[in-house]
Amino acid sequence: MSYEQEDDDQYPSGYAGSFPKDFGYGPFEQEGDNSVSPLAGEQKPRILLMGLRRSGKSSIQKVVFHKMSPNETLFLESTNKIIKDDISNSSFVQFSIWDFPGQIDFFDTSFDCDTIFGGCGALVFVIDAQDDYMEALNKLHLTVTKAFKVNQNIKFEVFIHKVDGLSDDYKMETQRDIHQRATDDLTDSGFDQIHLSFHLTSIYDHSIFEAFSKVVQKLIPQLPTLENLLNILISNSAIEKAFLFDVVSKIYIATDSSPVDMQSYELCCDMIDVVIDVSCIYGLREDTDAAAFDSQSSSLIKLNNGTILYLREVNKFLALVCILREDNFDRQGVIDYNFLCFRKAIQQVFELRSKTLPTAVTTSNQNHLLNSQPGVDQPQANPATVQT
Ligand SMILES: Nc1nc2c(ncn2[C@@H]2O[C@H](COP(=O)(O)OP(=O)(O)OP(=O)(O)O)[C@@H](O)[C@H]2O)c(=O)[nH]1
Repeated sequence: MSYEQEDDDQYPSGYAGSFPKDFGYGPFEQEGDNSVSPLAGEQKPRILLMGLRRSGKSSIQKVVFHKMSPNETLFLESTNKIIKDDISNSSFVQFSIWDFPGQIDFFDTSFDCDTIFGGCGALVFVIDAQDDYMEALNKLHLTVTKAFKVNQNIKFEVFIHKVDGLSDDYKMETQRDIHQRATDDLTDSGFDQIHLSFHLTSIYDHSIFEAFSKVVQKLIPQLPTLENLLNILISNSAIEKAFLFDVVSKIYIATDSSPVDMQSYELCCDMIDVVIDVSCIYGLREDTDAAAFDSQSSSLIKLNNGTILYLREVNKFLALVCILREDNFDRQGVIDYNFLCFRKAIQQVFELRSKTLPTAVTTSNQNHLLNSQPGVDQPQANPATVQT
């Protein structure tokens, strides 16, 4: 078994050794552990992509993180070694994805379970829903039990994949059946403490981005702080829904606590595409190599159903995309002010992280958000001191 990094960084096969501290944040960070490991320099949580051959692992990785169009994945060759891909789109979304060949054999002596599962944040197991999934379920069981024995902190995510070919009823039935069988198998063999999360996915729509967003969010220790900030922002600005997007990958690293509906998410993704495309075509000077997304990036789109999409740049990598009713946009000044407070708070989260302080973030800025709810008195004199 060999290891290949997309940027040609090769790891020797079958390296051994325990390295619980091979990334800077995430569920397995262990303070005070100075053990030297083969990956000692690596500071990123690791996401493993596993599943049977041709289940769609490489396609997922290419479509979500390398902008490959879904149709092009038809020509992907079968993976025959572990491909390691560092994703560094945003200061939050930094992790490495290991794409495993479908024919992986856990009993092969060169497969070092301790090394592979020991430093893993999430294990994504891909099941082809258009195929007979019994063999995949056996492999899923073998994989998660092996991984769990090595590392009990791994988040197990099952992608019931290629559901574009299935009717809505059949999709739900397949999910129910796979869920039932997989959890029954685990309970029967005494592993009922293993928790599996299930996602219906396809590379032909936004479901794969949504599912990956949820996988990545579980690896962000600051998530509760980000959600809290978003909740405060939307409730004080009469916003219906807000997503904090990693612009390059279009995965959202946080949203407020109201439920996510797929249509809203798709609308926001489409808005990012429009903004970046227009910016690339009309917004860049030819003599510079400036990025299409920068501190000047913002956009307002009015839909014909009285809804507004509002995008603002948060930092080099992140954008806030909000959905709100047109009537509530009357007080744009207040929304913009609240956004600036929100952005400042996000910067503090980043600063704290870079100083590697504990993640219990000071949320002093939360108290500076103004309230644009109709009927609520707005402070005039000194907005920065107003409690909402
Ligand atoms: N209909 C449909 N086809 C998909 C989807 N995702 C991947 N495929 C197709 O599935 C086939 C196999 O995809 P790969 O990404 O190569 O599968 P893999 O799991 O990496 O395969 P190995 O490298 O052999 O382990 C390709 O022809 C893809 O176009 C999907 O969401 N829907």
